Amino acid sequence: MSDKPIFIKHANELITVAGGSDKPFKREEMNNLRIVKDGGLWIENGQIIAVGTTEEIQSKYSDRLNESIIVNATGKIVLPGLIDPHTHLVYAGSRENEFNMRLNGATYMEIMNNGGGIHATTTRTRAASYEELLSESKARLDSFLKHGVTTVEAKSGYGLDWDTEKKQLEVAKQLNEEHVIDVVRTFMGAHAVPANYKENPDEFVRIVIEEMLPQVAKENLAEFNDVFCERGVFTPEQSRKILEAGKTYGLIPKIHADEIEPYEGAELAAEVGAISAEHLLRASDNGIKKMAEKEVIGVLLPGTAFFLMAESARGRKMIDEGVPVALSTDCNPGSSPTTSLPFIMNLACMKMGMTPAEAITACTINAAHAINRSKEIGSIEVGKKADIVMMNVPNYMQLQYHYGMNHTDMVIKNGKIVVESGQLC
Ligand SMILES: N=CN[C@@H](CCC(=O)O)C(=O)O
Ligand SMILES: [Zn+2]
Repeated sequence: MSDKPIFIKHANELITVAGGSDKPFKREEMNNLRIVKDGGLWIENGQIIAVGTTEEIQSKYSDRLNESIIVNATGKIVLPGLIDPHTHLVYAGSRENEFNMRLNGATYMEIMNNGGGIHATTTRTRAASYEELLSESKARLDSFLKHGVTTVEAKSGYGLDWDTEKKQLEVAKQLNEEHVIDVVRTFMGAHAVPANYKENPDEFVRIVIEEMLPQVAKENLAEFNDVFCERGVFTPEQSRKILEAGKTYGLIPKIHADEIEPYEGAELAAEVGAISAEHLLRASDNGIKKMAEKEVIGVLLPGTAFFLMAESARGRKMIDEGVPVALSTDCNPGSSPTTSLPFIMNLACMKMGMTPAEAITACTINAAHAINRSKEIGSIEVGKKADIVMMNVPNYMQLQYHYGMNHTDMVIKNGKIVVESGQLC
């Protein structure tokens, strides 16, 4: 039996972000949220069926109002379900000890080079059972959902050996099947050089290329292939090889670029035709220009800069230069242990000079483009999946103005109410 239709009425602002399904929004387009005042929405069979003013929808479906669930959005805003296009969702343990070390002056790379950082989480993730990983990651997804997030990208990369990389991707697959949030998978075997290959990193690169990537493709474990291109991790040359090899198996390139130092990662993203380049704190002017030319999406992670007490990426400049920008939590245990995408939007405004409207575009339609889902999600348009969030603020600017708060009131996923009054149903 199909679910009851849902009629959302009287949304103070129905923020559709419509019109960007073919290409991500850039420059001024990112400021245009295509808002319907006193908005109405008809949802049925998991899909958005009609969008307009309350009056329009009410008269169109007047003979069916009795059979529908009516949601009164008076005084609230309604927007597309938020999309997080960059997370390290599946991992074991936490690293508050490193947080303490950094507050005492140690740097992220020093900790990593001394066997902590990604290596510490790798040890914990290798040791965790499949069930433990599943349950820790599920709790994080529940928290994402309570913050209005309906789709999440999830990377492997805390295995650095085949069995654990596979375990992480299989956990992500099972979560996609069982949890209401959609989980999109990225292989990131090249997240760090494991300790036993420290003297011979090229051999590890060979293993990623010749042994892991073919297996990822054969077992259909991921859609994207990511690499941490950073001085002391993988060089641009090694990263290029890994991303090009992934392409031959149909894996779409993504890249962790220019996070700690300028390293021509943004330039490499443009060269290999990556769908997105992430972090970009230290991306060069030339790299930004090349990304704009090739329409590589800049996935910016201001929570990471905040937590590492580093200068944020130049989000304002990137948008002004024509880079389509998306935002993400980077949820991971070392550099950004949060699931609050709304807080990331606050930071984008306060630390990168983005406007509240640009921040919403960056967490909806542009984020959908960054994970190749723009035809299905990311905007409120007829025919798209009914992934919808209602926030308890009267206008979209208050989402960023009342910073650090969770305004999520209701979440509808695939046409079903899954969060009500801020609580999971
Ligand atoms: N910078 C590389 N990878 C992750 C952090 C991983 C970790 O510290 O555990 C990131 O995107 O921030
Ligand atoms: Zn990351």
